[in-house]
Amino acid sequence: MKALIEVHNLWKEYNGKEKVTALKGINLRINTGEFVVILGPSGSGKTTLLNCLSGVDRPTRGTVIIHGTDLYTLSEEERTRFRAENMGFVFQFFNLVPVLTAIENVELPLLILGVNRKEARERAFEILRKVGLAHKCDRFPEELSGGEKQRVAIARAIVHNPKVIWADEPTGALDNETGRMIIDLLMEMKENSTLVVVTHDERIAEKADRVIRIRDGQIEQDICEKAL
Ligand SMILES: Nc1ncnc2c1ncn2[C@@H]1O[C@H](COP(=O)(O)OP(=O)(O)OP(=O)(O)O)[C@@H](O)[C@H]1O
Repeated sequence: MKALIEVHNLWKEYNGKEKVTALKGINLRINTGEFVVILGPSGSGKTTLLNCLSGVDRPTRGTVIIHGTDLYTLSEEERTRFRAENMGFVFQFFNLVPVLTAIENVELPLLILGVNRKEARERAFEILRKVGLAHKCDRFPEELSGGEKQRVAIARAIVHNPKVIWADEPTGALDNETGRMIIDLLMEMKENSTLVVVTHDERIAEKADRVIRIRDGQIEQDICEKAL
């Protein structure tokens, strides 16, 4: 299978009061459609890795190639556009826009990509229906439960059919049962997208195609369940 994401010798140093080397030469290939979980103890570099892979934070050294595009050779503006077209994001604390309703939050990525208002509204509604929230599409985020907010966030992440969905601790703010439902929903909704989830939660790992364990900025273990 062709790799969607190729990572070569990725290093990240933070130069604050003291220098921290958060990533130490990561090499990685992730295939189209894979569901990958990145596990590791607190401070091991998981969020740093996700941020570097998704074009949010420039690595100190190394390359990240997604669907043939070398992310950090792009200008800031080109990279923002590339992310908007090809990626969806799910966060621990949902990151919905509080002054927009559920459906307005979901249509936002489409409007940013220049889809016309009518089509954006229809597509956003259809995705909200699929995540079971058609009846709450006019609610504001503060009028929704945590699990409902995360369902809106998933709808927003997938509405433009991204090549890759990045999720950073997507169940971290939810109870166990709701968290399980959110992972099942992500798996159901991802379709052909590649899904990369960063988590502490070993139970999410049981559902993944592949589990990558990070320790101290390096890959400690990389197990592809489907290959077992
Ligand atoms: N902006 C920053 N400036 C300085 N050091 C940072 C910064 N962000 C992260 N670090 C350090 O880099 C290392 C990796 O942090 P990172 O957040 O990637 O870990 P993590 O595995 O995601 O942790 P957690 O599970 O607790 O979120 C840690 O030592 C952290 O203190």
